[in-house]
Amino acid sequence: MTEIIDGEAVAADVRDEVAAHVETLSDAGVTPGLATVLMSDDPASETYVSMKQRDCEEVGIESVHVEIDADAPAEELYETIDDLNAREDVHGILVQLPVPDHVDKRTVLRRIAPEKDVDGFHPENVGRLVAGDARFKPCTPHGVQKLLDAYDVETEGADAVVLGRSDIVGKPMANLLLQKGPVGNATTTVCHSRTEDLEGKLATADIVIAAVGVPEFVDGSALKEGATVIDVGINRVDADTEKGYELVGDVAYESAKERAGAITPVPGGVGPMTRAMLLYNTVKAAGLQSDMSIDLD
Ligand SMILES: Nc1nc2c(c(=O)[nH]1)N[C@@H](CN(C=O)c1ccc(C(=O)N[C@@H](CCC(=O)O)C(=O)O)cc1)CN2
Repeated sequence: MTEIIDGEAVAADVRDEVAAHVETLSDAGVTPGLATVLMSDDPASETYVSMKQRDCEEVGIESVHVEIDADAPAEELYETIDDLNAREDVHGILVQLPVPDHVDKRTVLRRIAPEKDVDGFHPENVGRLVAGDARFKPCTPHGVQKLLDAYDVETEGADAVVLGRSDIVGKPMANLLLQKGPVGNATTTVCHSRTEDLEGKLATADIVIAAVGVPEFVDGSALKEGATVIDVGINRVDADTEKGYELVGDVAYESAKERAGAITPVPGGVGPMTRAMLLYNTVKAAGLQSDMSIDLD
């Protein structure tokens, strides 16, 4: 029987733990604060940001939201970040990606104070992650680790294939799986658009993490029998539904379910975990900024 990995349920557990930490911090006079910055007209980005604000409210994190016109000069975003860096009530800052083409993403990510970089994308935090001394693990890969742990998926010595080499998911995911320690020690292969013999690599993978952003890129027939499949893709595909689209993963769910030992659905798999780990990073940031250690791991 294929196990369906329930991201909503694991995320709810994380939110409960986060809420308890928020209470501890609040008792000590610190209310964790998260600033979300949206500079985009992309409906998916708008949805994610409003979900993040709702999550904050649920666990008692103060949320500050800044919206910047997508056509505004890039300087407006940079100055907003400077203002948020200076605010004592803001412990975490997240600029929703992607930003418009005229904005330099690298400048944005470097401008956020590393101690408030709850995405873990600042070069200082990337370096710390790679060195095995993470301050903030990027939310999606950290969420995937939590799912693997919650469902007792053995990573030690497993052959893991990460599809995609993005800075948000692929690269940090591979790093985490490689590292010594819990939910690590995997033999990890990162595959991308120039990879040769992708079929061969997938056919022997015990764990497949798909993060390419292409609907149903992986067919079930490509998988090893019993593999664990973590689908990071959340693609909006035109459909005759109320919203005019449906959400489809990077893995063809029905065919993959036939073959996988465990699989995440889309929606309800990795997405809720991305949001839950953002809350966790925010309480961790608030703890670090007030000399109180918060550790969920
Ligand atoms: N600054 C960042 N920008 C982006 C990140 C990120 O980690 N930091 N990741 C992605 C998207 N993302 C986070 O913002 C994200 C994607 C999906 C979900 C989610 O909850 N998905 C739900 C379905 C939601 C829907 O109905 O559309 C699910 O999968 O069940 C949360 C966050 C890009 N940008």
